[in-house]
Amino acid sequence: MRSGRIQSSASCSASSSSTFPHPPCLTSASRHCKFPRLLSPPAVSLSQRVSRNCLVPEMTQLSFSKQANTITNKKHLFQAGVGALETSNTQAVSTGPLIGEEKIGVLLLNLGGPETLDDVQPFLFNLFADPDIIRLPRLFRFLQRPLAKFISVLRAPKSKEGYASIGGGSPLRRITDAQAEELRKSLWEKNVPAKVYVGMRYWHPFTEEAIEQIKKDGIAELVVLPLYPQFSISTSGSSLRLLESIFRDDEYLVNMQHTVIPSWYQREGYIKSMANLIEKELQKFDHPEKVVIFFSAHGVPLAYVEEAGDPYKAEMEECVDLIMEELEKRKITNAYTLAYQSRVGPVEWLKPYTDETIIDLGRKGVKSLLAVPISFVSEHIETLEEIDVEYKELALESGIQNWGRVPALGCEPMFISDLADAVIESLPYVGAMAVSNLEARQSLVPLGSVEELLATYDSQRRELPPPVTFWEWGWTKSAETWNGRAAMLAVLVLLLLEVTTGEGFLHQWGVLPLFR
Ligand SMILES: C=CC1=C(C)c2cc3[nH]c(cc4nc(cc5[nH]c(cc1n2)c(C)c5CCC(=O)O)C(CCC(=O)O)=C4C)c(C)c3C=C
Ligand SMILES: [Fe+2]
Repeated sequence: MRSGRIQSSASCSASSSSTFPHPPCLTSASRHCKFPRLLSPPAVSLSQRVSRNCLVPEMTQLSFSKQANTITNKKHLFQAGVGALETSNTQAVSTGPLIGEEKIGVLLLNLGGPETLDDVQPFLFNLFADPDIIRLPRLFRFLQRPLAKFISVLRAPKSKEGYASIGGGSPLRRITDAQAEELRKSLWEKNVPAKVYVGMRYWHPFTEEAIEQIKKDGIAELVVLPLYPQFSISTSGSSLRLLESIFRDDEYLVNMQHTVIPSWYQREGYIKSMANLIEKELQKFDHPEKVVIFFSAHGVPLAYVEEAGDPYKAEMEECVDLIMEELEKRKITNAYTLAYQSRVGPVEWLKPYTDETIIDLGRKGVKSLLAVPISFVSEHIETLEEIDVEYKELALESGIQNWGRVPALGCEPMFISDLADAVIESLPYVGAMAVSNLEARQSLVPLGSVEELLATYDSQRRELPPPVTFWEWGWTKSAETWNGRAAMLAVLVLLLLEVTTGEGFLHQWGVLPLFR
């Protein structure tokens, strides 16, 4: 554990992290090795990557020999990429964009957000209809959509209030479009003439729309880049699962070469950009050295991590450690802590919770706090409303006198340039991996590995909570589970009836005139 880390009552254990560059996407080396074809390019040279990356040996040989072919065959196309790889990203040749034979596309995946208040309920419906967000036991999957309808209608008024307070809609589309444009420019400046597309999971422009455009534009090589620094089943995982289902049955997409960068929190450019923002905000305090740096990440239900093997928490902790290491190099050794915000629903989420931690810090006499949103790279409702309004108010009530907040990265030039480098570093892999994929003709994102990745994160697709499949008499876990399921089914059936008929106990109690 790092020295400055504040142990709040429910503090999480920090994984000890080493120096840059980090191994690719997954935090546990052994876990990473299960996914030889997955790629999260570290900010290192090609030769460094060969030795550091824990690709299985045969796979390493295969990838790199094919990669060499690809580079030879399409020298002009990869020239900049190779330059960047061999010189540790220090070169950006500015001889003007090189037009390649193959059309390169970059697909940015993001969550999406309602653009008007009328969009809020249908947006929430899309979110809750996603089995990666509300994970029903297999037996009850048929209730996913009615349940999504029910919860979205119930939650819409509260969400609408939030979106109304930040100007009547989510800024996510505008910011993501701007990031896409900046990334495109950065790629062209680095001699990689790529088109950049935005595919949102729950609102426009939907991933399906982006894919249609990619096909219309005749893209032949695609890099898929989720705009979440850390991987979670509920975010990047969900988007990749959707993508995989779109790819599976489409002849064009089957033949399109592509690769996925599943997470990139360990990239030097990202870490340094975050450290820059923190350093800048600290200067705004009268006594910067006394400020506690408060990393606030979006939470996920605890079961995602504990039951389904979501690497999100481990990646988040490592990410925070890397940022603090970078700050330490700059002689910034403030105390810091990490907590999780935005929990929804009755289940237990990752702890410590942001609100409880703020109260705790106030009680411990902390007077200055700098909030750092860490799980997302654009401003959104949870930074603009939850942090800036709710948590700030809570902090001031809890005895914290000086409050600051680090802005989201948005279009920070160093960050965008680093994303461009990540894309460039992954280009040689696009063709290399696609070949095996075409042979397999099965799971295609990335090239047969996403299903594998997701399945393992799901722990062989176990449901949450883990199923109890046999009956035992008495006060047993099995009996509890089945009683619970029966009760849940009964409630869901009642709710379903209520949603479809417009009559029922919630209407009688006046809870649900919302359905009309
Ligand atoms: C890394 C980021 C995110 C994780 C992990 C995540 C998990 C997650 N979210 C919900 C439920 C909701 N999320 C909502 C909005 C929302 N979520 C994220 C990011 C992550 N979610 C963002 C960036 C946004 C905001 C989009 C915007 O419009 O600005 C919402 C809607 C807003 C609200 O009503 O609070 C819900 C609901 C769950 C259940 C979950 C994990 C299972
Ligand atoms: Fe969310």
